Order: sequence, then structure tokens, then C-alpha cells
Amino acid sequence: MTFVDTPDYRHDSQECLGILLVNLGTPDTPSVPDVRRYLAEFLSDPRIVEMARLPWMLLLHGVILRTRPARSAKAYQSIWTPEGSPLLEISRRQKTALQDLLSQRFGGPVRVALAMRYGSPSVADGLGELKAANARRVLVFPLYPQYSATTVGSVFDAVTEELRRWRWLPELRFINQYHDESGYIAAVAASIRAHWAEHGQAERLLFSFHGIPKEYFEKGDPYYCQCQKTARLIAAELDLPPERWLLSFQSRLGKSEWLQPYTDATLEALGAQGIKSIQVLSPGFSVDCLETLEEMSIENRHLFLEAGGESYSYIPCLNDNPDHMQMLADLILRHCSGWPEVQGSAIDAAGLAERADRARHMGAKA
Ligand SMILES: C=CC1=C(C)c2cc3[nH]c(cc4nc(cc5[nH]c(cc1n2)c(C)c5CCC(=O)O)C(CCC(=O)O)=C4C)c(C)c3C=C
Ligand SMILES: [Fe+2]
Ligand SMILES: [Fe+2]
Repeated sequence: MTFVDTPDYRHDSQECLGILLVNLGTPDTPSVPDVRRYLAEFLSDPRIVEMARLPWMLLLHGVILRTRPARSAKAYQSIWTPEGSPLLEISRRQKTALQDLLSQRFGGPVRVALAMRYGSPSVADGLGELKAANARRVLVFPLYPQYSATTVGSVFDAVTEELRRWRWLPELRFINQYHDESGYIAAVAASIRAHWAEHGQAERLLFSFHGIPKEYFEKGDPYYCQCQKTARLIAAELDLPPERWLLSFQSRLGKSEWLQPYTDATLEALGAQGIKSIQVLSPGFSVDCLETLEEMSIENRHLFLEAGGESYSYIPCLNDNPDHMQMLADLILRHCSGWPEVQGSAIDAAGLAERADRARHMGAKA
């Protein structure tokens, strides 16, 4: 019997290691029909809205998708660039940077693909790209520092849903979270210090994370606790005393209670209390997106200034900053430990150093 190519992988070409970067997604254009299509996919995900299917689908298609797309499209239009959606464009830059860094640092061939949980390129597209590159080992990396079932859990669903159709599955690993990773904490702290060096320190620093319904937290989602720990570690890294920083949750949708305190109410309260200057950041987002460029930079600025504040500045996400990319590459290398493409790379030394550093970090500050 001779070997034949299977429809899945090829026997005759070199195997490679695949990295699937996954972020949330974005509409194709900021037009109302494209935003509606995107929201329909997003809001139909049972990880996002856990309500009973039939009443939710009736409400979604009967009410929400008739009203929200026009409002969201207007918000998207205000942040859209000639290159398209900031989230997708910056994610592409992250992919290119990681492809370069990992190609230098792995001993064997590696291919990085980008996918969006909703919209395009889809998770099926990304996995297809890795299959075409003969990636027999795949590391899935949802770009969310804090784990939530609504984000990371949902990426897992999309990956496994696609792989159910494959006969020859790749060897699979999955990054769950990196909320207390020392490199991530250090990179966010460095971005805050750089902002301070240029603009000085405000009276308060506000860490704003995307919210989730409170009920999900009560049912066991660790997201709330991981956000708290991230903020606490960053503040410790900056030697910022507890009275100088706050944490809040943004982007609430619908009528149910979400994680509190809410970012908008917090900013209004601070203004009313006589706080004049504030710096805000959203360290739960790997890249700037609608929620940071519109909600945090524009909408919330108005709320604070109208409530009596005088100075409001937004500190950008880490995006494709070199130290962010380096930190993500270190994390990827560690998670690929033991795979043949990694043999002979700098992983063992880097992995051990990171682990020692992390142990010190947790001992000192957790
Ligand atoms: C309705 C429920 C929603 C939950 C739960 C939720 C969790 C969640 N989302 C992010 C990250 C992002 N969300 C973004 C936009 C966005 N989020 C929701 C709803 C929920 N998110 C909607 C409907 C939208 C679309 C815009 C709108 O109509 O308001 C984005 C930005 C996307 C972009 O194109 O720029 C990100 C990123 C996290 C991390 C999270 C839970 C932890
Ligand atoms: Fe969201
Ligand atoms: Fe929003």
C-alpha cells in the first residue's frame, strides 16, 4: 500500500506548528445591515446570552435587531479607519509581529493564523489556514487576559464545533487566561508609566473592564475575581496606594444587573465628589476596539467632564507594542513546551525564568 494524501493533512510535506489567535470580532463594514448581521451572530451565542432560546430569539429578532444596529453602526462609523475596523486591523498587526517573533525563536516551522469568534475571518477560516500549512499541532490562543465563559469558553465552542467536522484532528492545546502573568502585568504597568512620564499623574487611575451579567459570576464564572487580581497586581507594580485607583465594569447591555460598580456611574460619582483629573484604561482588551475608542475615549469623557471633572485621559491598550508582543510570544512558547517544533528554541530557559519570576511576583504581591 502506498501513502495517499488525506483530505485533512498531507504526508509528503513538512509538518508545522500552528498558532490560532482568536479575538472577538467586528462587523465587515459599519453599515447598518453589516452591523445587524454581526450582532445577530454575536447575540445568538448561548455563551453570551444564556436566556431560554425561544423567548430570546423572539426578543432578539423581534426587537433588538430592529433597533440596536442603527445605534451601534453610528458608534462604529465614529471609530472606523481607512484600513477598516481598529480591532481587526490591530489584530492583523499582532499576528504579523508574532509570526516574525516566533519564526525567530522556534526551532521548527510555525504558522500563525488569525480568527474572529464572530464575523470574519472565522474560526473555521483560521483552522483551515493552519490545516493547509500542515499544522499537526495547534495552540489556540483566545486574546483575553481574563477568563470568562462568554469569551474564552465561547472560543472553545467555536473551535470544537469546527473540529467535529474533521477526521484527522490536530494535537490541540488551549490557553485559558493570562490575567496574572508577570510579563502582562509589567507591560501594562510600563504603558501607564510611559503615559505618566508624558502627562504627569492624575488624581485617580481607573481600571475599566468589560462587564458580564452578575448572574454569570454567581454561577461560577471566575472573570470578576481575575479582573480584581489583574488591577491589584498592576497597582502593586506601580506602587500606587489603594486610595489612588479604582476598578469598574463598562459596556453593560440590557436591563439585568451586571458586575458593579459600573464605569459610567463611577465617573459621574468621581466628578460629583470633586475629583478633577482622571486617567482610565481597559487592560482586559488586548487591542483597542469600539469599547475603548468610542465608549471609553469619547462617551465616558463627556460623562466625567459634565459631572465636574476637568481632565480625562485614556491610556491605550497594549496593541502591538513590542513588549506586549514579546510577552505574548513568551507565553505561546511556554504553552508549546515539549512539541517537536520547539526543540532547540529558547523556550526552556525563557520558560524557567518566567516561572521563577512569577513565583517571586505572586509571593511578594498576591
Ligand atoms: C450582551 C452581552 C455581552 C456580553 C456578556 C459581552 C461580554 C464581553 N465582550 C467582550 C469584548 C468585546 N465586546 C465588544 C462589543 C460588544 N459586546 C456586546 C455584548 C456583550 N459582550 C455587544 C452587543 C457588542 C457590539 C457593539 C455594541 O453593539 O455595543 C467588543 C468590541 C468589538 C469591536 O468591533 O470593536 C469587544 C472587544 C468581553 C471581553 C466580554 C466579557 C468578558
Ligand atoms: Fe462585549
Ligand atoms: Fe459599548
